[in-house]
Amino acid sequence: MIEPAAADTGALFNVGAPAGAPPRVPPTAGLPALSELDWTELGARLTEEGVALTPPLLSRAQCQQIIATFDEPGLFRSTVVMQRHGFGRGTYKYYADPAAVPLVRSLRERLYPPLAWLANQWAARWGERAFPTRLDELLAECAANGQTRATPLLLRYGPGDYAGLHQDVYGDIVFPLQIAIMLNQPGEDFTGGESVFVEQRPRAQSRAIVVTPRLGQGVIFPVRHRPVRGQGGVRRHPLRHGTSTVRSGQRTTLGLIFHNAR
Ligand SMILES: O=C(O)CCC(=O)C(=O)O
Ligand SMILES: [Fe+2]
Repeated sequence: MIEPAAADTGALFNVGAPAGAPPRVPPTAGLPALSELDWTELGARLTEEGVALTPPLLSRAQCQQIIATFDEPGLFRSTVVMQRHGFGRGTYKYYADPAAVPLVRSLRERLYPPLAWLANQWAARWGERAFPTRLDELLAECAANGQTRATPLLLRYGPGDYAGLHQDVYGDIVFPLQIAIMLNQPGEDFTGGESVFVEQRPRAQSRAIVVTPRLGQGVIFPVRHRPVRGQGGVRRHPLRHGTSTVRSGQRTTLGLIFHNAR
């Protein structure tokens, strides 16, 4: 039995240390929604539900701009055809240098500090390490550990394509939260292709969470575990994510993982 998490929301992820106020995301050219996000509320959603859906972060034109990069081979360090590896069906590509695409760079840099604020509350709760407050500091730490390859990726699915349930770990240094931003409009550009999460619960059956982000919306979710308060303290419930089969059209997603890969 999972204890109702609603009681946690007053003192978000509380383990003694005061939560404090989330860092403010400074106004960012072309990305006004970023500074309007309510991180306390998003954190409460993560605690209660395991994943949190943001308001739209990007316009359709911005989504199209990012989608268009998929066909610029010079921008990517590797292309993965999922069916060749048993990962699912469809193609994803890792940006060689996400800084080469200004929108992707801004999103990753600007979303990191408030996510680190959330992650550090989890860390305090678990008695684990805290993460730096800035992305460049995290990336320097990754580099010192041999994790130098960029992890932001574009995923493209057509009819019949899907992504198997997985976790994006990539090395010893794992920043615990990630965000996937939907670049197409469900129901218009494609059908099917829901975002699926499965939470493994000790001594209980697994729970599925299904989310249908609209164009420009992001889904924030844990890379490896969801913290759940139970009897005897906080437990980690492993969480995996994937994409259900796309029935028609084309679905493209921008995945932002904050640690780099070995
Ligand atoms: O296409 C999706 O929604 C899955 C994205 C994903 O696996 C990721 O962002 O790591
Ligand atoms: Fe993933």
